[in-house]
Amino acid sequence: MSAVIEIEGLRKTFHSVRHGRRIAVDGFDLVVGAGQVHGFLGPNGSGKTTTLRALLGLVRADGGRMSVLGAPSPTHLPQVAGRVGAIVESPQFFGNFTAERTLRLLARAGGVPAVRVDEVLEQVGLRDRGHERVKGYSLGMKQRLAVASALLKQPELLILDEPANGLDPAGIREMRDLMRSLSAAGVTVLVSSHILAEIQLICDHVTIISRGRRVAAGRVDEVLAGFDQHEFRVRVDEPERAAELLRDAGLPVDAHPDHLVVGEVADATVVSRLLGEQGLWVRELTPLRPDLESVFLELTGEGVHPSLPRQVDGSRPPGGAPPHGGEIDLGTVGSDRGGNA
Ligand SMILES: Nc1ncnc2c1ncn2[C@@H]1O[C@H](COP(=O)(O)OP(=O)(O)OP(=O)(O)O)[C@@H](O)[C@H]1O
Repeated sequence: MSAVIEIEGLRKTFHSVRHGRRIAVDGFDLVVGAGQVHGFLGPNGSGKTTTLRALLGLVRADGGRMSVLGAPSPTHLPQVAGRVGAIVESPQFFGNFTAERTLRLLARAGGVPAVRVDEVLEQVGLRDRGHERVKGYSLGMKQRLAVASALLKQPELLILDEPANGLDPAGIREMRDLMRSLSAAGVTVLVSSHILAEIQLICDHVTIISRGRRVAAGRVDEVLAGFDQHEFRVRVDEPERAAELLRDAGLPVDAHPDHLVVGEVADATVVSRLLGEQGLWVRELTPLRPDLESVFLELTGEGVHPSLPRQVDGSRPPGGAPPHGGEIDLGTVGSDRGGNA
């Protein structure tokens, strides 16, 4: 599959008198293939916006190579700019203009036929509200208008920075449906977010960034599979005896108040047979599949210290282990989830 976006070894450090030197992106890699809906996931302050801004030539990178639709960025970006729609910095609209008027002006400025205005309003679900002034719009409607403006030129690639930010659950669902329909129409979408459940639902591929570095990348199902501990939740009479039997058989067992979590189970029948042969009848045997949230928390080092408040950038308390030491081999990562029950 041809790459629509390629980033290799991107580096960006900000310097300010007040905060000194701050490494925002630290040798980051990203590859987005044609037709993907690619989730770009990371905690607050992990470098997502800086990466997207560097890719689009809005901030100068300190190092690394980038290309968009085959054109080296930022040097050759103008050659492909007409094929890329991006919303990276919250667009400001005139509150007194209607959405229609706003889009008509943008269409004219961009040399786009006026007929596109009605098409994009329809596409983002604003057809019946396009004649209203933008100042009366909800945040979700403003987000849709922003997406509509990015769609005017029928881009092959759409880049959205945190499109679900500030939306209520209904707005998030609508945004998700919109991205799915764009993808079905053949548009490649890169969407940054820290809303994991949404990414899991909308995206087929994901790249996870933590403290300016890529910590995982691939198909969502493959990334999740890399974290599958083959754990099962087991409810059984006499759990203590059951745990002993399972441990004797070489299986790791975590005892919880009302169930056991058994790991390294190649096949559920192993557990039911072991227990059944000893007269212990299994009432529940449920596979525990990792979700993107647990993978994300593990990879970005968040949630490891549940008693401590989560810090922006994933920074650790003094003495805490660093969140990562480079990209993690998904096949060998261990988990201390102890069960997702
Ligand atoms: N213009 C700037 N000057 C100084 N530091 C900056 C600047 N822009 C970003 N940073 C710092 O770089 C780091 C990465 O920020 P960035 O906005 O890229 O993260 P992000 O992943 O997009 O976060 P969020 O999800 O909160 O938007 C942060 O520590 C941030 O404070």
